Amino acid sequence: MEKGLLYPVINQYRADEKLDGLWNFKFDPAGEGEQQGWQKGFDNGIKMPVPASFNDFFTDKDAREYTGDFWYSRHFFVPDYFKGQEIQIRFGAATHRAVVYVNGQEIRSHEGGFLPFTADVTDAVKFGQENVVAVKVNNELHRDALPAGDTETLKNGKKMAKPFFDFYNYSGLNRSVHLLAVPKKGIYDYSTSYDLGESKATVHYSVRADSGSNVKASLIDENGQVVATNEGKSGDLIVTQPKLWNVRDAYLYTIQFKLLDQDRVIDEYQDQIGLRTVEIKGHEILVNHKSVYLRGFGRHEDSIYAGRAFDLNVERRDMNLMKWIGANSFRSSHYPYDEQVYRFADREGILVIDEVPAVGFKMAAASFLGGLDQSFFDGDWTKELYKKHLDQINDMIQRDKNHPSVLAWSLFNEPDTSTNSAVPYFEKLFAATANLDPEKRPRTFTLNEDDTYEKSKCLKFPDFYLLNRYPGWYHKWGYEISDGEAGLRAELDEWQKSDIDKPIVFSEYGADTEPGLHKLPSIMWSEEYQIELLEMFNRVFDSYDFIRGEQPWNLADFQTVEGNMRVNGNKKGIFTRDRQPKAAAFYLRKRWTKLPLDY
Ligand SMILES: CCCN1C[C@@H](O)[C@H](O)[C@@H](C(=O)O)C1
Repeated sequence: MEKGLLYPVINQYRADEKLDGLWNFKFDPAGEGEQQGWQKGFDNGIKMPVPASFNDFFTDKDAREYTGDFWYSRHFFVPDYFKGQEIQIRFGAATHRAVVYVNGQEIRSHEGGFLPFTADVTDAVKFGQENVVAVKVNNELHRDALPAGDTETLKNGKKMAKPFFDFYNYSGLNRSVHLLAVPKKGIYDYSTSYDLGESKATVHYSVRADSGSNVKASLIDENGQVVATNEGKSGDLIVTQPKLWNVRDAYLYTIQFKLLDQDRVIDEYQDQIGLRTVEIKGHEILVNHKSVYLRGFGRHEDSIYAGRAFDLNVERRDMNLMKWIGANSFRSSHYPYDEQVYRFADREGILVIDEVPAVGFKMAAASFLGGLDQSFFDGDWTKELYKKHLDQINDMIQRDKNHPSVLAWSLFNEPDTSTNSAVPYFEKLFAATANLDPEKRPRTFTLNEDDTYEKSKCLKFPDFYLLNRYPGWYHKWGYEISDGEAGLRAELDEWQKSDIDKPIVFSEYGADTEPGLHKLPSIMWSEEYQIELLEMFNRVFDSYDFIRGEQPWNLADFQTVEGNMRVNGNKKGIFTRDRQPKAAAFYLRKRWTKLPLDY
């Protein structure tokens, strides 16, 4: 668990210099890096862009598919005037694990390829001089790690990733790297929660900072006017006539904390927040006590060239596509996205179901690759897996808890929930995560086709249900789709007859579609069939009032491992991988823009 994951800011107490750009890069298949002294830095090697996944830059298959250790290194200057500050190197993500060295000294290691971590390099850097950072990264997949998979060694001795999930194992320093100088006794974290009254809103805040200091908190509106202040490390900021953060109608306040030692300001942190509440009531999802019907997508951080790296240009386009089509939400399938994505969503009023990379926790998923027939939760890997799982939920909630866009936390994607061993694992995890979020937002996970109302043993845990269902594609496809609809309705009738009074959101359904393939009458893979499948699901959604959301899979086509079921990746996108519309995009836009934006 990280000490603090505050997003970097610049002010008169805090400096932030990005270390993005070309780093030196080397594969280390023989595991000889330390013995060769690479931890002291190296100037030879491939010039590798950061942030980026390394995979798609290469023209040879061994390099693209490389699995194992690989190294990054670059020089960086630490100015003399940073002296007295805590010097940190903050990695937005190193996929999937990393060891950080500065000037040859090992600083720390980190596990988890989709969340930030900070290396305190204060005692290792030379002030007023050039320094060198080296990072050993490893992208192997294991059953006791997130996301789950295996790593096999081929007969030629090369390692190969065998994911239990359907996205390419893009690896590297996928997000920005920052050199930070912050007060040694400063602000480590803050959190907020909200109460809305008739004509006022209360921001309950709490600041984690060095003992012996005090805090002056202010709330500033979009015109730069201070609308509320309070003294104390925790307390309330009360806003009269507040402008609430609403779905697709965002209003952001700046919250500012000044840390005082006696009456001297020693640190300052500012961030943008939105005044809103989230709750589940019966079959309804409520934002600011108003029912919301989620419409949007499962997504991936995925684009041509840089793979899983965050790309501001792609995110700007994706946000515009979601607004154009009438969406109001997305799920960060199947891992926490770059922090800038949530800042975009905060500004655009888009709701996010934030998902930890607990994907592939199901032997059926592994059986894509000849998996076992046992429960995923009674393997010799389960104990270690649980520790990493809880750690990454901790960090995801610690990192993303102050975003108004975050609606809920998804703790798994399609885990095994129908075996006896699943229950104690879920029991322990839901108990351990109950109080991590000061706002107590709903916690959920997606249910695979096999985990129906009758079969799943874990339906008591989630605050609402996310259903992934694929009639019309993985079964009852093509001309049989009418049987697919009948089966889906039969399952939902079971849910309806049950005493379950929680909302259901359809978080995955769809058809692989080759853009430009047209057929009358339709056939699978044609643009016409993708629309017919969506029409079938929408007919079903419109028949059950406890269905409170529709998020087809996927916003855009994305890269996966190669295989006889993938044509250069997954083609279930409503948009192509270069973000152009398939015919289904116009169909969904017609359906969704009929609804009020904030409904
Ligand atoms: C059947 C597993 C559920 N779902 C997971 C998602 O990651 C895949 O891309 C999607 C698909 O197969 O298109 C299926």
